[in-house]
Amino acid sequence: MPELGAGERHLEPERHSGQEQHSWKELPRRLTEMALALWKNFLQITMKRILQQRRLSLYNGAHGYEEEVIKKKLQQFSGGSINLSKEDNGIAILTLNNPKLMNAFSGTMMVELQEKVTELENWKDGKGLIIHGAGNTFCSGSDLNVVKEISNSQDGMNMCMFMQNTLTRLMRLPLISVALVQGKAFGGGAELTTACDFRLMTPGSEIRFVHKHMGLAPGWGGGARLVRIVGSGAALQLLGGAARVEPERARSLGLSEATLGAAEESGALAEARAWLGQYTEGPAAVIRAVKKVVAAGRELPLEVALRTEKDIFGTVWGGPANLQALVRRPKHK
Ligand SMILES: CC[C@H](C(=O)O)C(=O)SCCNC(=O)CCNC(=O)[C@H](O)C(C)(C)COP(=O)(O)OP(=O)(O)OC[C@H]1O[C@@H](n2cnc3c(N)ncnc32)[C@H](O)[C@@H]1OP(=O)(O)O
Repeated sequence: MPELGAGERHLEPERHSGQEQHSWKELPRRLTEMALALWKNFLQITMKRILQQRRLSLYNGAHGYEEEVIKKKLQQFSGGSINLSKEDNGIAILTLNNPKLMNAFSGTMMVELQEKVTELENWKDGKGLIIHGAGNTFCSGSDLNVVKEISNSQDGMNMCMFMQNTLTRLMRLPLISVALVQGKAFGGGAELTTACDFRLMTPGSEIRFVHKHMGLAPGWGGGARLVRIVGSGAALQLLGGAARVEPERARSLGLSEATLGAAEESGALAEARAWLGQYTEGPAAVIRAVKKVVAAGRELPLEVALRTEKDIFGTVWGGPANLQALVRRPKHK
């Protein structure tokens, strides 16, 4: 006789001891319990998968998105690079490096950005991220030479979905992120700053959504994110007027957190590191949990965000940092 599985054994008939007759009576209740447990398990796995997919990307084939097609196309337009350096303090520095074109995004830089975001998703010790541009300027958006070459609708839609996927994943990283704006953040560069949790600006720098002057509206998700950062009225003014936003106005709109003292690269980076350090000080598991809770609250409907918060809480409750704190019993004066 072949071996029976655990579930099948419950269904074995023809046993006659008193105890077994008792088991038969229990059968409907136990079957209901099993069915309920299976259903709960199925729901949990499905929810987890859906959330995981949502966390990673916005668009897939069902949206007419052709990732491999656009990647192949973008690879044809080279220039510049995206550099990533992960420091021991848990802060990573991502550098947009195409200074000849004011750090405009070539096609290969768009693809490299996606690769660096994947690398950051897999960096389990990370706590913070600073994005800045080489040569004392942030980024002047897409390389207009590339834009011209992909100005047909199919390429445009694919590029838009490619960049939205990448920037959404960047925004959802469990790292507290800062865009360090020196010089100019224009067009897609301005949009990129909105995918970070915070923006810090140096004296003389400006953020400008120049899309209108290019006959465009934002497409990298910067419009939707800008509304959430500054509100719809201010967003409409900045986009509708292609307005120049210098540090003081950015501060008053809530677009920038602080204006740094240094304007040149190494001084500004040092200041940005110190500013971010006040939020990344502490164990990675805790800082990452804090960011995940905020990211869920920012994006998800309240009930889903609350349940997500419960799950994240479960990852730190009774964890090493929590137990050590209970031993130390610090006074929070
Ligand atoms: C959704 C996003 C959107 C899209 O992809 O659909 C975009 O991002 S479209 C691009 C939006 N950005 C622009 O239109 C920026 C245009 N450039 C400028 O306004 C100026 O160059 C500026 C203000 C960024 C810098 O001015 P500055 O006087 O300081 O320097 P130069 O103009 O001499 O610039 C140096 C050099 O860089 C070239 N450059 C600058 N930005 C781009 C760009 N986005 N694409 C290609 N090339 C760019 C500029 O032409 C100069 O090169 P040169 O060979 O000397 O002409």
